[in-house]
Amino acid sequence: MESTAPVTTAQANASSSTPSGASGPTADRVSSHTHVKGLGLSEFGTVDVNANCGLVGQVPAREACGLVVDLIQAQKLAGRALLLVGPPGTGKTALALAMAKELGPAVPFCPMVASQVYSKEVKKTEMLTTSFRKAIGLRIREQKEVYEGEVTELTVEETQDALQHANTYGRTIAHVTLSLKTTKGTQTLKLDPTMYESLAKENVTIGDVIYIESNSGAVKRVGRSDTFATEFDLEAEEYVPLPKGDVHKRRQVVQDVSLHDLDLANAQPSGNSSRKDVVSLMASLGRPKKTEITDKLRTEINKVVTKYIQDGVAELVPGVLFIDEVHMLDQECFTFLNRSLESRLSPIVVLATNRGVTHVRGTGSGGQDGGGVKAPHGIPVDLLDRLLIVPTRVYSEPEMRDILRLRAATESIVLDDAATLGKLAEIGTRTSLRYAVQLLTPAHILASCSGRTIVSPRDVEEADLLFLDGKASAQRLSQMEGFLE
Ligand SMILES: Nc1ncnc2c1ncn2[C@@H]1O[C@H](COP(=O)(O)OP(=O)(O)OP(=O)(O)O)[C@@H](O)[C@H]1O
Repeated sequence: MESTAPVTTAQANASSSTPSGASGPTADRVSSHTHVKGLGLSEFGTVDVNANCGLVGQVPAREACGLVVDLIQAQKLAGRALLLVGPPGTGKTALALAMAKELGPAVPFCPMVASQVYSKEVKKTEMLTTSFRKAIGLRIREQKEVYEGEVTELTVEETQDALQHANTYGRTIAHVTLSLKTTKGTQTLKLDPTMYESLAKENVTIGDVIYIESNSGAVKRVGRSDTFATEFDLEAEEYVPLPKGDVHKRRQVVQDVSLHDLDLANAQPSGNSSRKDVVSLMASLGRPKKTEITDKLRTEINKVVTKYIQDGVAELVPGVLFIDEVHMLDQECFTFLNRSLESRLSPIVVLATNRGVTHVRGTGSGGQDGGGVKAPHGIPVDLLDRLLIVPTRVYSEPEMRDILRLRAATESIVLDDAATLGKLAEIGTRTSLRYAVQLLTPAHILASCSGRTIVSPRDVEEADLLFLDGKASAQRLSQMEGFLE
């Protein structure tokens, strides 16, 4: 029986041909943008103040970014670029991340800081090319033979020969007997001992719905069969219906990879394989021993990709390349960007800078930073002309208060009342939003040193006395001119 229901990216990633970039579950750390969940727009594209998206204010910028997300989703913005401009700490990076969240995990989002292009070993243009290709996705549809069903029997037959089949779980296994049930019937499979590790890694137990790829042996636990849904009152499990049709079937598996994944997987020490079809491209994903990715290899991969797009086997998914602090790029990189934006295989480029009129790096030898030509945002006018520019503005005190409230909740810090937030927002207006956010943790530590779990305005004041913000430090230096020399 043939099933055409596409599996999700997560399911596709269970395959052994998963791109090297796709990783397993990672522990979430609280970072400076953890609270940002999306742009928080209504279906009409206007800011929804009740949306729990983690963003505060910046209404026109959020609506403009929402429009860009729509254009990206409609695949109408490929090869264009957006520039976010505004003073430091006004949420340019937060907006770019919110756009990525809106686009979802299937659309590649490759963030980088412009200074990353400067390396002793790798050319600047090579760095940019790699980032461009990381931001271009390819959705490949493959027909795969799979066994799918609810596990009704899972028996591990152990062997007497302790040396022969010892696995990493310390058991010596002869074979595994697995019975899978679907709405149509049950099939019992005798599995190779090596498959035990895959089953153990996915924590497969009786009652789980799983699928196994027959050619690679990759096992994916889809969820728990919904016949067990009433087992507990509270559960973190995902319940899924009993699969339909036969246990053994062909199904369409959708895999999302980036062009860079394919480049990397196909970089071989001794020339390139003459056989370049989608299967060999994908099969190379797990192969060790890679060498440099050459332009020739990229051209070859592009040819195969173009052919498979034309044949309808694969679909191009232009993602987003985000370059922060873009004024750090030089003339050479800007020329490269200009040319690359015109290429057919180009992602959407989102740039951000907090600079006004400044030197373009790499133009002449006049300025201290080697720049002779000045341009708005340090970007040559010919590139600037191609960009859609979205400005961000500084926050008002109430907006700062809202952002600080969100940050405190994200960092699990309890503030005693509006007075503490007011104090922090006042400090933020005098100094900067970042400084006020950074005071949260020290104030929390000071509160716990005094045996309290709730942070009071006094803790904030005390923390503020211990540290200097950027402006205060600059002022202090101008007062003590020459003292530090
Ligand atoms: N509108 C907002 N809503 C919620 N949080 C925000 C908002 N704007 C900024 N922040 C938070 O404030 C901090 C600084 O913002 P961000 O790094 O995005 O600023 P930026 O404009 O990129 O600064 P820079 O120009 O220095 O790179 C981050 O923790 C960010 O998540």
